[in-house]
Amino acid sequence: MDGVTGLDVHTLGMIGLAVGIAIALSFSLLSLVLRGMAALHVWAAAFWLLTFAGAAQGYDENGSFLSVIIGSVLIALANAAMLVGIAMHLGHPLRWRVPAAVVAVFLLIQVVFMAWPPSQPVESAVFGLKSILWDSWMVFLLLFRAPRELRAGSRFTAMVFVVDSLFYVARGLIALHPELDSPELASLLTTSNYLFGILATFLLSTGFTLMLSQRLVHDLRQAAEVDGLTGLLNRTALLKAANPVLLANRGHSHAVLLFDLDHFKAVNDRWGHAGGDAVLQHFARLLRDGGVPARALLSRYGGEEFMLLAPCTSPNVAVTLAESLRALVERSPALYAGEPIAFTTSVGVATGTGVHIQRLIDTADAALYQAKRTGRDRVEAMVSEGASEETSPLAEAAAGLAT
Ligand SMILES: Nc1nc2c(ncn2[C@@H]2O[C@H](COP(=O)(O)OP(=O)(O)OP(=O)(O)O)[C@@H](O)[C@H]2O)c(=O)[nH]1
Repeated sequence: MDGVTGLDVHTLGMIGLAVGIAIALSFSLLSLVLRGMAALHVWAAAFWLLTFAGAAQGYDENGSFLSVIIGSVLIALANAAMLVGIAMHLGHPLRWRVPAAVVAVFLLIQVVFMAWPPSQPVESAVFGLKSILWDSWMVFLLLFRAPRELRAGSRFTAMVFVVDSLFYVARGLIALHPELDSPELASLLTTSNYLFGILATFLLSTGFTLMLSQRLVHDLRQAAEVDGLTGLLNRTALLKAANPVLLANRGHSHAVLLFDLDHFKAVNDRWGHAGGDAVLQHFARLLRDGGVPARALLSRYGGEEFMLLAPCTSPNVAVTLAESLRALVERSPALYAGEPIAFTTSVGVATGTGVHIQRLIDTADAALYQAKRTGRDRVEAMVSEGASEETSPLAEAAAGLAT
């Protein structure tokens, strides 16, 4: 029995094994459901390796050559798998070669230590350093390579690795002071090793789960709000984003520019659907890079129709912007299968102060119709007049449109 916890090492080992199996099993089941997440498969494998390592070491407490080597190999592979999984998840894939080389070096050291046992402080320092190396590598990736949308989960996971490193530093420092050696301290260290191992594994699984959840939420939001072909906002997302912008700038003149590619059906007929898609992507890039104001919201409004909402924009500035974008499109053919596809766009511009977003869009649509009717590849502008924002909130109009 251990004096601190009242639990003996066998019981702690069994608890550790049960927790390890539960975590590894839940990650394996999750990876069956979330098939597209490659990192999840690697992490599931890492947790199984950790669990088997614990079982191998616990099975043979006296540390025979085979159990020590097997245990070390499994732990080293688990560390490598966690690292590679983290790198994959953060979008900075690592070659297995690099962590595999680190695993090989430490295994070699382990074999040397078994043949020529070093002093206790040297052994503790080397194995402490090994753990700190893996932990620091993972902390570096988690803190400095995580994209913004994955930062919270990555920081939590990094914190677990930092605490893990601190634990090894503390153990190393104790080992460097043989005067502290006593049966009570040895028993306390063994117990804390088990308890800390169980806690760290559990917290790591929580960190990885957080990172996976953040990735899922981000991907779902992207799918719901971003047009897959052009990467621009879709219509619903634009209307949702427009509300706060327009409400925050009541009393200013706002502009809506509605673009519709001319004779786009002919582009599809001549170049096929893939050629048409390439033109749509090229057009989106031209709009994005064509000098639209920083606060403007750009969206693919429908098939070959795009909308730009420019807050706080006067009629003159709106028409100048529309004309410069139209001219840019006219002189910038898309490239498809090595050949240029020339195309043009008509633009309807609506400006208004204190007007519903819906009314602005309707007016821009009328102006666009006019541009099409009068020859295409041109800009038509109209001033929008309508019910004030006070009588019928923008939110209402946008919500109605979004449905
Ligand atoms: N390649 C491709 N074509 C699309 C997509 N969405 C809509 N279209 C095509 O866009 C074309 C729109 O044709 P129309 O509405 O007749 O308009 P248009 O040929 O551009 O003629 P005008 O607008 O009057 O100048 C149709 O052929 C649609 O199939 C898309 O995502 N990819």
